[in-house]
Amino acid sequence: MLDFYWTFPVIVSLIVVKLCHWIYRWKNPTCKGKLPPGTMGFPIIGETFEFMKPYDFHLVISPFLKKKISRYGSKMFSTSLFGAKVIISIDPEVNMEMAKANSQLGATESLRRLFGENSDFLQRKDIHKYVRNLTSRFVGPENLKNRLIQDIDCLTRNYFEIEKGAMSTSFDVKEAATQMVVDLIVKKVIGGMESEAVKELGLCWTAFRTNWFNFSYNFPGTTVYRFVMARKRAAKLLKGLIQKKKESKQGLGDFLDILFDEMEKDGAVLDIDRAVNLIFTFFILSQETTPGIVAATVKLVADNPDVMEELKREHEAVVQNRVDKEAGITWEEYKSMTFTHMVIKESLRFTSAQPTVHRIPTEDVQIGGYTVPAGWLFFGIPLVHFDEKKYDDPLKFNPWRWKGQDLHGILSKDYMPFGAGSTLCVGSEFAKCIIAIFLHHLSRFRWSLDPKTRVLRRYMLMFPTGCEVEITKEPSD
Ligand code: HEM
Repeated sequence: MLDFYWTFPVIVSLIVVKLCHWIYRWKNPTCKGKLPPGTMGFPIIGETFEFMKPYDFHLVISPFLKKKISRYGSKMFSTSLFGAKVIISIDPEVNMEMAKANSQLGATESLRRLFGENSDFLQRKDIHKYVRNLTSRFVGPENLKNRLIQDIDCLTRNYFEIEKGAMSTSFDVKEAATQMVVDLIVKKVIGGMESEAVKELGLCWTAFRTNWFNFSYNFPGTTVYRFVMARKRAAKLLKGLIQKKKESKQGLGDFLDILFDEMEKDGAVLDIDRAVNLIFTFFILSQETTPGIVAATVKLVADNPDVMEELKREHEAVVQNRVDKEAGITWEEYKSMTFTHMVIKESLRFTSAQPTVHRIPTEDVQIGGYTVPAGWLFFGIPLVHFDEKKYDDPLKFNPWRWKGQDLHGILSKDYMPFGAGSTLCVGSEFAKCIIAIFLHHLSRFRWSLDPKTRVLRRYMLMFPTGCEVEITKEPSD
């Protein structure tokens, strides 16, 4: 009995000491060099809630960043987000150097679960490079020009069909763009599928529609648990479909053709599980980025009638110059849409206020006068997009600022919407093509955006009241 009275308080004291030590270590992380200034917030939660708090589209700099910049007067600071130790940088030189010097895409634990627990894409350099090449063959300019552009055009047109006898129609831009991207990828990646399978896969994807960035705890009730379950369901379904198609050799999509060719090569690194992982990654990366940018671009255009007018002029001229007025958009037409490309370039500048460079260095990196320790997550935010030394009146959405400049370049020290280095977005041209074609069809109508539409910035762009567009036939149509 006496023993218990002695051992119990000793055990409790030891636990308390251990806990205090752990909290102290959490709040005061050390490294061999010099960490950027910062605070780690509460244990585990860190400063996630503050970082993820939505804020108005036109504020541009999040209140979290603003507070940090003014407190530390530094372009780099340390924090803790999603249970990980993080260094945030708004220094364009540091961001570019980190992107170039470190090849591995850094992802939070929750995202890694989303991509698959042992995703080779994130973990193995050789597979990453190989997958990049395959993906570029599918969404790169060559395939876009020869095949995808017609599919994007056909799918987009469907949304602009006005029923016979009606004068107008309306739809939610982000929802429509999401559905378009899903349809396009399902069609092009997996080929024709039975409608039941499409429906079920669609249900799995909807589980990913929000909150990518999250804590990594995987138990029932958490978002990550929902992700992982939906991912497993979708992977099983995809695997079954691919196997069936491989046996029947019928109705393969462009991308599956490429994948099967690769699988049949001697010493192929690609097997069916990796192929499924790859298709999945593809879906995820294209789905949350592009529709949000399409919708935000429409909002920016709606708020700027001079831009709307100029777009209308450009796209009416494109149609006027077509021999067959009902024909689809050609690659040459797409390339000739100078003002549209200025709008897209400006929209990508204006919408990118979140990290676009994500890295986890495997060794300590000395950069910008500080150390980014190995294993820490590095987030590079292109705040330079709003630097008045680089951009005149940077808070103004002004496509004309790009007049006479390289409209197709997607990367410079001062412009990084698609990241940089060896993980530069492979889907950039594909995404731009989707936005351009959407603007083309929209600009041919009289249209208005629901005035209630609000855009919030978080990690992804949010549209809490939707973004319903109403399009009306011109009286002469
Ligand atoms: C406007 C839309 C898009 C934006 C703003 C965007 C942005 C980005 C950014 C910033 C990165 C780099 C991340 C980093 O280095 O830390 C990236 C990578 C990537 N993106 Fe996109 N993206 C878009 C559309 C797409 C689409 C449509 C696809 C697929 C078809 C895609 C596929 C990828 C892939 C596969 C990577 C990883 C590349 C690698 O690790 O090598 N993206 N994207």
